[in-house]
Amino acid sequence: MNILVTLPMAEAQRIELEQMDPGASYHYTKYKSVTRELVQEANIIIGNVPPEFIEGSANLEWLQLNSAGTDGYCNPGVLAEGTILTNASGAYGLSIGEFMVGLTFALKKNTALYVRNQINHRWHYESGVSTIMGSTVLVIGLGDIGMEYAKRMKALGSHVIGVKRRKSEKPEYVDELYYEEDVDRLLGRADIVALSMPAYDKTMGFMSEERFKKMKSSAIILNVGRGSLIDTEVLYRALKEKWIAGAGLDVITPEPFPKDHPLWDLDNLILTPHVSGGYSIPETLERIVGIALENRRRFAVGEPLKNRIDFETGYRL
Ligand SMILES: NC(=O)C1=CN([C@@H]2O[C@H](COP(=O)(O)OP(=O)(O)OC[C@H]3O[C@@H](n4cnc5c(N)ncnc54)[C@H](O)[C@@H]3O)[C@@H](O)[C@H]2O)C=CC1
Ligand SMILES: O=C(O)C(=O)CO
Repeated sequence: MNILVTLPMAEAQRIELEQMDPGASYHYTKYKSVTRELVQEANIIIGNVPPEFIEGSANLEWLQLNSAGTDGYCNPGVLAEGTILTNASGAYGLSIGEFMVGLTFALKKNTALYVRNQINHRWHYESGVSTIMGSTVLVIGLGDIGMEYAKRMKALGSHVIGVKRRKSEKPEYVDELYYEEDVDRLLGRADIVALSMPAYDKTMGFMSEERFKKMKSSAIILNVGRGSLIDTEVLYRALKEKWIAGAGLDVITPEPFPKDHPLWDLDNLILTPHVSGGYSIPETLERIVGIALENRRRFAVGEPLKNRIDFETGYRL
């Protein structure tokens, strides 16, 4: 059994991993140093590897991603039929939920704008400040990340509307729960729209021009899911022409974002370089490794794995 590990693990965690199958061969490397040969030899991979290196593998039984996002791995021909794909959803909600609250305040209280003014030594009162308490928050993608944001916004006194793909009971921290087919009639009610759902064929360009135009002109949008959820050129017009009041994006298409794009210069945009949940955050990394080790234990004893993804559709099983 060849096990390739690209997820950074402390010594004690490596020992725990290896004790589950002392007879296996373990290869630890960084994502950037992975080779096609290493991927093709592996029976189990723990951590992300370039999806194109997986194509044609005859050995891979299980891929445990360190990311929650599965884009690239669900493309046709990447994983062979019967391969198990699991992700690290559940690890990121804490760090990203907090980050989103930060973006919300920076936009709703104009603090990001004041920082820009400070850099330019500009003493100027900005209009458009509103309270978080009493605002309506629409969380599209009420999974691990969306739920952590929703809980915090509820605690701050917002009216929280959650949107999911699959029917379930309404959790106590949301005031209203709906499903993907309801989005169009909900957008106009929200002061804050938060996108925290996965990227797959169906969610590509989710925020179209038509949908932006359904939002209030005083509303803001946050995106921590993937850049492909929003059409970047439409977003530029939405912000420039003030169809909406502002945007806070931790993800954008393309990444890295071209230096000369006019979006950078908009006052009503906060753009961060996909940092809200990275595994340089110790609490997040600890959770990712915890999920991987628990799944390795389950795999070893033949129990169903957590976070299985149907790579034909990109949906969580
Ligand atoms: N910015 C960053 O650093 C990170 C970004 N992400 C992104 O966030 C996404 C979500 O991560 P988790 O919360 O861990 O996943 P999750 O699987 O726990 O939650 C996803 C939620 O989206 C909902 N959903 C799926 N399709 C939908 C649709 N068409 N309309 C409305 N809701 C829909 C699902 O029902 C589920 O509630 C990931 O797929 C990834 O793309 C994840 C981690 C870090
Ligand atoms: O887990 C993910 O999907 C990420 O984007 C990590 O930054």
